[in-house]
Amino acid sequence: MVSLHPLLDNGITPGSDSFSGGTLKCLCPSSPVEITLTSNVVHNHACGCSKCWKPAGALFSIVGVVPRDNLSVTANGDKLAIVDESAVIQRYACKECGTHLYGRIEKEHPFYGLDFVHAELSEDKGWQEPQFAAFVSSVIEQGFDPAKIGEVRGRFKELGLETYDALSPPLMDAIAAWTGRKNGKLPAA
Ligand SMILES: N[C@@H](CCC(=O)N[C@@H](CSCO)C(=O)NCC(=O)O)C(=O)O
Ligand SMILES: [Zn+2]
Ligand SMILES: [Zn+2]
Repeated sequence: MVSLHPLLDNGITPGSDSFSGGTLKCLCPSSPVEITLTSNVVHNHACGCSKCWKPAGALFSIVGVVPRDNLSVTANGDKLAIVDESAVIQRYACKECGTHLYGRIEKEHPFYGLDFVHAELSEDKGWQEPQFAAFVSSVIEQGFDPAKIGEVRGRFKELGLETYDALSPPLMDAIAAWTGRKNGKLPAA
């Protein structure tokens, strides 16, 4: 059976509606970078794109968002550096172990105000479970055999997750509505 990500391979554990955040740490054995979130993640999803951090051996990342005001760096922030300054999402990674702690958008963008995080870096329990799989075809760009992409989509389906080659339709609609308002084709919100 095709392996997607450790948190998916053995079945999905549901999150808790009453969960309100916790701490995430990088994978350094000593002096890890720590961030603290004061809310659960939302829009948590598996992402096959080449830019999102994946644990060793995983085909997909699992990434969700929190309001940027709900995120603070609480230990060893001096070890963080931006992976790619030219990307829309400025991903802050640990310079020693390479783990991405958070991704932040600084330019005008429909998702401005949301930070991207990997809740699996937390030992706390209750984080929202993945809701869908995004950018599935992007794994092919990274060397995954295109003849086996049907197995990947089938495995997500077995797990109850829809697969998309961009974000989910509600998120794509939100992006399009933001763009329509910006270019004047839709009335201002
Ligand atoms: N085929 C490309 C896709 C990269 C991509 O567009 N990634 C999305 C999703 S990241 C989380 O869902 C994105 O919004 N990227 C913006 C950014 O990374 O700055 C690939 O695989 O690289
Ligand atoms: Zn580290
Ligand atoms: Zn991604």
